[in-house]
Amino acid sequence: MAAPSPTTAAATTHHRILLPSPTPRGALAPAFLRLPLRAQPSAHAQRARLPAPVAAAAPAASTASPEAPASGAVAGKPTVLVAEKLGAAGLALLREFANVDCSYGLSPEELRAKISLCDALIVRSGTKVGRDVFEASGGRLRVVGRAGVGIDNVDLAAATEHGCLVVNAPTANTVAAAEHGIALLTAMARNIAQADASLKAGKWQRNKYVGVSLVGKTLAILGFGKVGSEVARRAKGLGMHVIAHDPYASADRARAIGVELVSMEEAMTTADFISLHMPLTPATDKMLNDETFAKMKKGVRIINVARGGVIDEEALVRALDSGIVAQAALDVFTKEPPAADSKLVLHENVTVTPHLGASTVEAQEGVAIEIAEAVIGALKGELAASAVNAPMVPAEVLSELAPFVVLAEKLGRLAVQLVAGGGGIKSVKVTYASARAPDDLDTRLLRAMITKGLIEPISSVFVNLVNADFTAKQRGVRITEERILLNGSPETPIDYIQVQIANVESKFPSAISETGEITVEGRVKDGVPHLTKVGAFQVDVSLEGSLILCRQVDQPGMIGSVGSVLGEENVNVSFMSVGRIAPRKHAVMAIGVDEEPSKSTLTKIGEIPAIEEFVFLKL
Ligand SMILES: NC(=O)c1ccc[n+]([C@@H]2O[C@H](COP(=O)([O-])OP(=O)(O)OC[C@H]3O[C@@H](n4cnc5c(N)ncnc54)[C@H](O)[C@@H]3O)[C@@H](O)[C@H]2O)c1
Ligand SMILES: O=C(O)[C@H](O)COP(=O)(O)O
Repeated sequence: MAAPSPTTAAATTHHRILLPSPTPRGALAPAFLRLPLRAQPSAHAQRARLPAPVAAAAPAASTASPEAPASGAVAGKPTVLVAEKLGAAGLALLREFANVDCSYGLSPEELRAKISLCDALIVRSGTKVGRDVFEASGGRLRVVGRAGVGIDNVDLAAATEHGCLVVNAPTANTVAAAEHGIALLTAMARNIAQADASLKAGKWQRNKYVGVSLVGKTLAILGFGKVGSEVARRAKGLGMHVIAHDPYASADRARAIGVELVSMEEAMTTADFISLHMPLTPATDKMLNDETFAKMKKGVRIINVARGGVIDEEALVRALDSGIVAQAALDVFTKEPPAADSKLVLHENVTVTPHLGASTVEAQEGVAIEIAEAVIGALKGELAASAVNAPMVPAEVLSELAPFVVLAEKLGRLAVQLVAGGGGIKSVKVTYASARAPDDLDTRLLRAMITKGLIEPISSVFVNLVNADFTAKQRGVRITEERILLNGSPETPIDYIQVQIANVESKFPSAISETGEITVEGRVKDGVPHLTKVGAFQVDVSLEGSLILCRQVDQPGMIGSVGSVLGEENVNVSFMSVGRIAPRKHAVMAIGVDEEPSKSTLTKIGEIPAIEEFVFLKL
């Protein structure tokens, strides 16, 4: 364990410069792909310059495969294997450019056998594209296209290791998913599925299937993103009172469609219906559980078209059996397909569909076109806006900026995980302190990395250099940049980076600085990114593994107390630092851990008497 080493601010004299706002997406993408980053490069600029990333991010167009598998294959064209049903318009686009092999329902063995003959593979959620597939491709597979949003079925790490670009189709099925949510909501309220099955079984049970009305009822939407906001619009048309809980969504955008953003507590306790639209992340995993069901109004009804894992399914069965939850309507399951004897699926108060949210003719045509264009672009060597695992820039040009790029993303990840409440993120300020001249440090890559860190942990969107500014704008987040010019040697590109989120509450109130923003600041030390400030507290902890932040009364024995709780559970402390306002007053302890502590360990830390608040953050 390292000794505490509070950091002092390195700035000597300096002045501040506001950097111009990011270029809108339409202008940025093509220009960026063609141009170097600076108009007037200097020696330092040369080192930090990013060439057009396309060629390195995605491979150039393929040469013909002599053994292309599709019958009638044309020499000189790449081969695309379409492994799940794809809309005709997308197939037509693909056929103009490539040999297309539509082989649906392949077994894993058949897929492995074919893949070494293919330059690209297109799937939906039904095909597992694991490490075995990339290994079996023998290096030929260069693009995987996911015809939809979620890439849970694609091993991204293996894809990246094998130099294979993964692209998705993030927008074309949004409306279909929202419509399916509304279909489940109305079908559940009026017992459509159960009544249909009863009548087909020869029964006429009018009293048994009396439903509930929707008008005037409160619908709480959890996750006010693309799908959630479309559900909200539609539910308002049904006369429902719509509220939403999303700690990161913009309250103004919600208000614009007549939706109030509320706390999780308020959503849980006031809703008659709860509809789930958040991504599955470590923070949303089993977000509905025994504890949250216990807070709900008796007789609440739940709709899930997001991901099965956001509900603890066993807890939901208990809540249905006890009557807390009157009904549930589910399109998605922790394991798909669910077991044939699943208590949840067979429950008489549960309506189920087999992950049909995106399955409309129109959505599948849209998705097919979106993914065909992305795959063709990637095969041509262009960087698609929907690239999921594209490197921001090739490794060789990152030599100098590399640790700052990592620092930027990690500061974004930390800052967003500190946000709480229902107000949403509107304004993020990034400050770069550097001794380099303003034209000698291009911050676009750093800004994109901060955006990636801010957005990826909380959404189903993947951020790359092409879509970063657009994605922030689309979510109503304004990112402003400021430079502090330091006196000193311009050898180091950046002295520190500070990320501030304004007008939000924090899960860890000590992260709010004197001026009212969530503030995290970091530096690169010996090539390793470090967190050096949280709120008003100076700390020094290397940004590796995960992090626990505790605020405590500054007194002897605190490091030992927390260290022993972690030690009891075999959680290895990699780094520890304490920053304090003044001796024996308040202090913030930043603890780097290699393993994720269990909930009970975190509870024990919170129960240490002098600990006033704490938070666990994934880096
Ligand atoms: N059933 C289907 O066929 C189908 C189709 C499309 C999308 N989906 C799923 O729907 C979900 C939403 O998709 P989207 O495109 O709207 O994504 P999105 O990224 O646009 O929106 C997700 C929203 O969830 C919010 N969020 C994150 N963490 C949260 C938390 N802890 N509490 C509350 N809100 C939180 C984010 O801020 C964001 O606004 C995803 O899980 C996606 O995989 C399912
Ligand atoms: O992630 C998605 O896009 C949806 O869950 C739909 O998946 P699907 O394409 O397999 O229907």
